[in-house]
Amino acid sequence: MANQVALTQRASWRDYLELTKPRVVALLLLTALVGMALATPTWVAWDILIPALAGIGLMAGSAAALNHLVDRHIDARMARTLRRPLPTGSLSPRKVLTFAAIIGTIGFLILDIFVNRLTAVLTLASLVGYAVIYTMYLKRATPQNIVIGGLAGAAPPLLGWTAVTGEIHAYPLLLVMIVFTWTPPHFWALAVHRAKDYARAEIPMLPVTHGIDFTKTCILLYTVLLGVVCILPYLIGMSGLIYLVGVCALNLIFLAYAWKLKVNPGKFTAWNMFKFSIWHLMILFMLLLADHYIG
Ligand code: HEM
Ligand SMILES: CC(C)=CCC/C(C)=C/CC/C(C)=C/COP(=O)(O)OP(=O)(O)O
Repeated sequence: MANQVALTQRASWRDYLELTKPRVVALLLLTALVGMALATPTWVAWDILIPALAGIGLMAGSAAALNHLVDRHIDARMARTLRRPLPTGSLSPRKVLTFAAIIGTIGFLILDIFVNRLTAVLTLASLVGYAVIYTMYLKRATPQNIVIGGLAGAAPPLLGWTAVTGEIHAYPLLLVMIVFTWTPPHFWALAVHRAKDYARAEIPMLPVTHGIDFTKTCILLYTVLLGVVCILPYLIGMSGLIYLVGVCALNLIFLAYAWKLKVNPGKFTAWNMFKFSIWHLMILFMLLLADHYIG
């Protein structure tokens, strides 16, 4: 009996963790950390670093839980998402709303009390951008949903910077532009692979509304644009050669995927490009960090 209770509790904690999209939030936090590091020539003071990461992480997790709540009916219709805690019934909508409200409020208070109000307000705007503007409206309304909604996911480098300086600056806005331009190839590669899922759920993603071939052209064009945007930190003197050489290599690989996807795709090219997109962004931000401290 005791064992059974313990098992139930463990399973339910895993459900709550899943609501927060932990791997997505981990990468968001890396971009926020780099935003913080680039704002100072030395290492970020721990009394800012810890509350900033905790606050941004909790509010991003809250936004992700709200996305699960709002999307529970469409998630139940897609093979990729039907095993999530709400579609399976392991968590009720009320529990998810309470959880999202609690961690979101704690996150906001941590940022407001221990970091600064600008960061708290900008993080709240990102939460609303993702959970309300993207999830409740754009996702169901237009194939440009992820392009516009991408701004919320792109914000963390700016949030990291404002956490340290209390001000908005052109450097972190450039990092926001990089994540913003990266988002369409990241998501559309997955959407090409999962086009049938989105069609079944009647979500107007680009491959559903404009076809797979047109989406592949858009992926290719955004990948070229990303290559250009990624050079800007070097051109304005924000980053050095370590970053430049590394990011050019990353973008050449990304471009090779986009080209293959358009011209000569295999069954898993879109899926492989989606998986590489995550490595691409992670390594890009690690390069920025390496360049800042050893470049
Ligand atoms: C509007 C913007 C975005 C959309 C629509 C989007 C969409 C998605 C989707 C649908 C998945 C799930 C793939 C699956 O179930 O296997 C995913 C995975 C992922 N995304 Fe995004 N994404 C966006 C922005 C971002 C941003 C800004 C980041 C990080 C900086 C990010 C990082 C990740 C990571 C790490 C994964 C893998 C998660 C895992 O393995 O569980 N995404 N994305
Ligand atoms: C406060 C702050 C920084 C907010 C961050 C916003 C955030 C968590 C962005 C994640 C982007 C993402 C995973 C979108 C996919 O949603 P989807 O509904 O298209 O994908 P799904 O079908 O997998 O749920």
